[in-house]
Amino acid sequence: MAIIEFPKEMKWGAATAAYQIEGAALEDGRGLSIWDTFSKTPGNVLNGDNGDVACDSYHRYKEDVQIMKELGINVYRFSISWPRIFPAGTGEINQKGLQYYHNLVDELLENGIEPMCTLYHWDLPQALQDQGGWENRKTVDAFADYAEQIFKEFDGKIKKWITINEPWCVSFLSNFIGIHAPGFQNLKLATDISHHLLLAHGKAVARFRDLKVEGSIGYAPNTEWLEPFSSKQEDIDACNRGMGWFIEWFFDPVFKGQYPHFMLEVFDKHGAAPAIQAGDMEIISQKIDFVGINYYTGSVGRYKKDADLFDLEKVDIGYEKTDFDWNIYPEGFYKVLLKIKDQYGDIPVYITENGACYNDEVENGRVKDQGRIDYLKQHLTSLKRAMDSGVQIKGYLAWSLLDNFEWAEGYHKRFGIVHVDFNTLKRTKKDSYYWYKQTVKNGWFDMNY
Ligand SMILES: N=NNCCOCCOc1ccc(-c2cn(C[C@@H]3NC[C@@H](O)[C@H]3O)nn2)cc1
Repeated sequence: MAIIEFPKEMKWGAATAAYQIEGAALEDGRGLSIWDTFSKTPGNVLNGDNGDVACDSYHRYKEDVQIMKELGINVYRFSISWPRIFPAGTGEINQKGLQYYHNLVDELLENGIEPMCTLYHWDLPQALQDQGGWENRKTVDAFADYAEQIFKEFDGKIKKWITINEPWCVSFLSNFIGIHAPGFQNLKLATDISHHLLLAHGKAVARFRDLKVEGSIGYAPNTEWLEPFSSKQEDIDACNRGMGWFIEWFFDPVFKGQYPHFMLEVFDKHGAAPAIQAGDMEIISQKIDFVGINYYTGSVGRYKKDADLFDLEKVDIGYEKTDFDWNIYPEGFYKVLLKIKDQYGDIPVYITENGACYNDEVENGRVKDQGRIDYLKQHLTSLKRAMDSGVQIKGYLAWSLLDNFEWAEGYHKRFGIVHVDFNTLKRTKKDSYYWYKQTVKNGWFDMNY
């Protein structure tokens, strides 16, 4: 027996995001987002997939809530589509958009499931992108106004709020690496956007406090672990720079009120230090109630001059990989959580995303996704190790409830514990759904079963 047991008060949930599951992209007054534009630009998304229909959760949310209820989870993380509320990004409000989210939240509450709402999960209104998007500081204020509208509308119904999901993906993956929307490749643009995202986060938190909204608020940075290939200082330093890109760059401003000097040095060397105005860091660093941590994978890295921005080369040392070709590295999850506790203190933590891509299909009405079960076992064990080390874990939300639109990979990469047939939209609970259901019910699992 190898029992891994969790505290009774721990929250168990699942996570999704608007553009990835809703569909109804042109329905009920929704405005276009940058992902509507990006996905319909040939070559950007595998197989030319887009979010026009997705999982059709806009129409099937009641079915999805019943799937959650049977799963036994007590929290569900979803995101609100900004262009469904403000089709032009600002100005006129789309009442049908608000009504959809009231319907969803009411359905969740009626079924004993707590809503956790992400305000920004990458679907910027295209109208704002046309005015410069996140590079334009006016978008920061537009986000604060959007957030205020949602706070006022749902105060008392929604009590767990996340401002920005994975600001690293929104800034660097989307504006420097360029594989996500809007698809630019400019480091200075990306660092300015990373600053504006943190500013937007801070302004939304300020509105939340001013309005005295009931509940708690945080943000959800994505993390990865980089293990030095050797004990050579150059390997250690290279990995610290690589991790600093995800962790210190997005945590230090919020928790310490300044950017990490070792990262500023790197960006400055490339003429890409962000434009910071007086007062910005005070806005960014006001207190938050929790941090959402997204973790998927880690790698081994070593120093190699000019290998990338950080003179860092990732080394394949033969770890098992998921169908996304990401290392399965649960030790990194444990180490990331300890690093965050050690560097930023005892902030309450929700694991707002953790999961694996396995593309198992339905055979005779069943999806045998043992790889995903093994991944969840290993990473939940790392979570328990972190908890036993003093990390204040408040909840764990699996990514994802449903197979969905995995951005540039389209529908080809499946992260769900529920299979979706994207031709018929039929939902099929995978073996991992039943395993997770039992784990949520028991509050423990046996590594050997
Ligand atoms: N590390 N250096 N990379 C340099 C080269 O990167 C090339 C590719 O990079 C990445 C990095 C990260 C991701 C990613 C995807 N998800 C899953 C989503 N999370 C939010 C939710 O919507 C999920 O769908 N999380 N992260 C993709 C690609």
